[in-house]
Amino acid sequence: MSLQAQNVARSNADDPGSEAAVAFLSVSKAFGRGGGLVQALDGLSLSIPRGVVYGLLGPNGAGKSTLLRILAGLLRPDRGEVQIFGETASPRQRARLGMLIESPSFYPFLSAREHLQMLARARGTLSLVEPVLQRIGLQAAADKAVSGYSLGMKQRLGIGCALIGQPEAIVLDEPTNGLDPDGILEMRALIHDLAHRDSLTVLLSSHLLDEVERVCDRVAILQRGVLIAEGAVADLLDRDGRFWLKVEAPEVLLARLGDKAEAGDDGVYVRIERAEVPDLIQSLAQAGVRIHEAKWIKPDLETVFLSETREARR
Ligand SMILES: Nc1ncnc2c1ncn2[C@@H]1O[C@H](COP(=O)(O)OP(=O)(O)OP(=O)(O)O)[C@@H](O)[C@H]1O
Repeated sequence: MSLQAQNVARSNADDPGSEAAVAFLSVSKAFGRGGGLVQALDGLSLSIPRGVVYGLLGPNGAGKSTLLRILAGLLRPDRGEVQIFGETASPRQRARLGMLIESPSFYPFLSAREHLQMLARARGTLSLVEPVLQRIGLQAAADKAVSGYSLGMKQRLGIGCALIGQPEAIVLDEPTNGLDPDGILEMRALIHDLAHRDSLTVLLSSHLLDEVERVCDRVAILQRGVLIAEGAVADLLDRDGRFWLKVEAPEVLLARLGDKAEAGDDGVYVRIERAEVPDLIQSLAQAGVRIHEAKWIKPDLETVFLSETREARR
């Protein structure tokens, strides 16, 4: 049976409903003692719905890896609870997730096929070895020793090892970290296939904003252990848009709009909701402001990220 057929059969067998794949409920974790205490996670609550590619974003030290390590059972939270498919995280529930949290280690002289066969024998899933090799794009190198693999090939083999366990969701910590441009493209294609061909939920952390914008449906932005923004990528991008105008007398516009407006080299940028644009244009026209050009500027995720993290630091 193909990977997709197996996943569809399983997701039909248990009622997915609106149950989250993973939920963090008021999770806190501090490191160190006394004066050196670092609050890595501070009462963080987050729900990752089934069937999406979900990105965890945040500057260095925001708490992303700590969160994933808690999910994997490598760390214990000080407070709070983690649920996997609606139940408190336990070894049995964690077995439903395929996790690539730390760099995978392999036997250097064994091939990808041998690694997968070894795992599949233990789990009784030998029929999955060939479809998994195909999914991770390692058929051509399947019989070569892993010692000759690039970092990207090893990362993909790590995902392959997780797939042998027939997970319902895949959790990846910085999956494109250290990869060359080809490796990044291959990883991006693999994540797309895991979500859209194999119907798996994918939870990944990254600091590469354009990467997350390309591959994720939803994102959470963390800073200093708290959630500062969450939502569908498309909604976040819409929310943080700006309106740009080229007018004859920018100073009139700037005085009229106060700190909502900011002068740029080539015009005036106005921070308003998209729905407010027609009223703004009408009021400017009524006030005799002559508009030469105007357009809505959709931000990229980097702009959203910078504005949200700056806002949260205030
Ligand atoms: N084992 C540890 N001992 C002490 N402090 C730790 C430990 N692990 C994490 N921290 C601290 O907790 C905070 C959150 O770290 P974490 O690695 O979760 O952040 P991150 O968002 O994954 O950042 P990065 O992208 O740099 O990995 C940081 O201040 C970090 O120094």
